[in-house]
Amino acid sequence: MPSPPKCGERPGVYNEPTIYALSTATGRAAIAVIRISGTACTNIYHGLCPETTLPKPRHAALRKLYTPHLPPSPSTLLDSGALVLYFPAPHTVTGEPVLELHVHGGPAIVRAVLTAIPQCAPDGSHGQLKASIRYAEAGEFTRRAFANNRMDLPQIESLGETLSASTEQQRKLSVRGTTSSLAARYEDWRTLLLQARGELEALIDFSEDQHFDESPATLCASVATQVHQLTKQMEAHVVNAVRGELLRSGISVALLGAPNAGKSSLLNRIVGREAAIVSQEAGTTRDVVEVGIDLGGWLVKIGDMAGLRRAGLVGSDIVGAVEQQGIERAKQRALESDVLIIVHDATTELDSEVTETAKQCISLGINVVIAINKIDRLSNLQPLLDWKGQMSSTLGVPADRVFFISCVETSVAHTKDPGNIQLFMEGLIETFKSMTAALVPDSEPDPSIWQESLGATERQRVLLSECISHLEAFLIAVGHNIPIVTKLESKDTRPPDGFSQALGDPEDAGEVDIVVAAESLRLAAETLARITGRGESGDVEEVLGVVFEK
Ligand SMILES: Nc1nc2c(ncn2[C@@H]2O[C@H](COP(=O)(O)OP(=O)(O)OP(=O)(O)O)[C@@H](O)[C@H]2O)c(=O)[nH]1
Repeated sequence: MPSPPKCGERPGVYNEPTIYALSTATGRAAIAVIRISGTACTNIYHGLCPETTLPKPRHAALRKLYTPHLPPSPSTLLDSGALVLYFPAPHTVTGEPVLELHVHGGPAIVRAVLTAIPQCAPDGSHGQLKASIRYAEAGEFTRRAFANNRMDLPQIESLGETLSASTEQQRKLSVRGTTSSLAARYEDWRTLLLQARGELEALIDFSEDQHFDESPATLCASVATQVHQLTKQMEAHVVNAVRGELLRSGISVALLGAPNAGKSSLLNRIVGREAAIVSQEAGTTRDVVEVGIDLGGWLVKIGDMAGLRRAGLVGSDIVGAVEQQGIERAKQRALESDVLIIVHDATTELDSEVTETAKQCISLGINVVIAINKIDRLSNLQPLLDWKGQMSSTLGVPADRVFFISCVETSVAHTKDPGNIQLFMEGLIETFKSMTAALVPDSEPDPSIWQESLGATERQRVLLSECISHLEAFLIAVGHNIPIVTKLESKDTRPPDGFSQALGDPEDAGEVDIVVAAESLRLAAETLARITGRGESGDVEEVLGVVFEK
């Protein structure tokens, strides 16, 4: 993207065409907002509102809009009452002069005003071309805001998310990212790395003929301490980006249990409709049935799956090839989920197939919630208490994640929460909450600022991980053999091993390779620059392309 001169600094030189677009949705409405950005804003104003003065900056003024006077045609009225706002550069959304027309929202009026705008182009007497006013391309206002330093890349990514947010949690997440604080933090980190690199470079260039207050070993140790601290903060960002991604793309929940345990019944109770077939026949659900739902503000994708049982003879039933395939898919879906709901029939023993799969899921860091179902069939509720202990000893699931429910509404309909389904849902939502809460590094005095790191996108997460690798290379180069950070899989929201571990004693430092160390810092700083879009890589066009495509 060509970088135009800063608006306001060299008035009249900036020759980008003035752009305009309908900023509200098309179709009939009470009001339609047309936004115009560029140096021809004032020409457009005087063309549409002849013989009136430009409104006071940032103040709305009521105006009649006319077709521009193009002799011999007479000027005609376009809209009898429009609100007009003028924003002078550079403190505007695009960094350029901006004009906003709030016109009556009838499609014919909007069309007429949009047609009149390019006719207001200056006639060339001021050295400008006639064709300098045109309809904006998709996302062009935002592109200009970026080019004029009014928005950074993380803000633009959040803007895309703000516009597509469909649940309350997605909205909160995207709003956090629209402030510039995320980019400001990346920029602070980059500055710190550049300073550290500068110190090392000085050591490389001048250490032989100059006297330094600090010995090379002491200097490296102090930089290593800072870098180590920074690495911990970046790791927290990476974890939080993964957590934020759960809010953005939805939490994947899998219903796991033996055949007939009541998985489809529970799914139907959660979503409040007959999304899955419920039958007395074991093995009714053969394939994965996926249902998307907004649960308490969280976007959730719930998968109802085939019940697990061993191949071969089970009672008088034979597990056929189709059911076996369904079982394999169910296991796979469980392993790919973010939350596993184990549904168990309270009147039966725990199935070994189910416990084995559950253990595999737990070892991957997948959160587990247990629903002991069909409690309406128990005459004595005493055995229920044993389930909490059994789930804790068999699977290590805490007691507050074990719920006793009934999916048969009629059997307990007289109570306020028939079948404890509400209680179960609240427990589920608590699980979502803890999975998506921001992780705060131990050293952080103000935990609230870490909320914003949830807004870090997948692109930012990947680049941060790359940056951490360079910092690890730096620490190795200066001889600080800290444990290498466990790389987080994108689904794993647990803090990495050694998250709060402090750096070892600088005295323990081994061999120092300052050249490699300085180069690692340079690469780390460059990676951070790519996040904010101020680097020299092609990320900017790529990100803008992805955002504007939407
Ligand atoms: N009494 C009682 N019956 C239930 C309850 N939940 C489910 N059922 C019954 O148990 C049977 C099986 O329920 P489903 O929901 O189809 O069970 P499933 O786990 O999806 O079964 P598969 O698809 O075979 O894996 C049906 O007859 C349900 O009506 C409950 O809480 N109490």
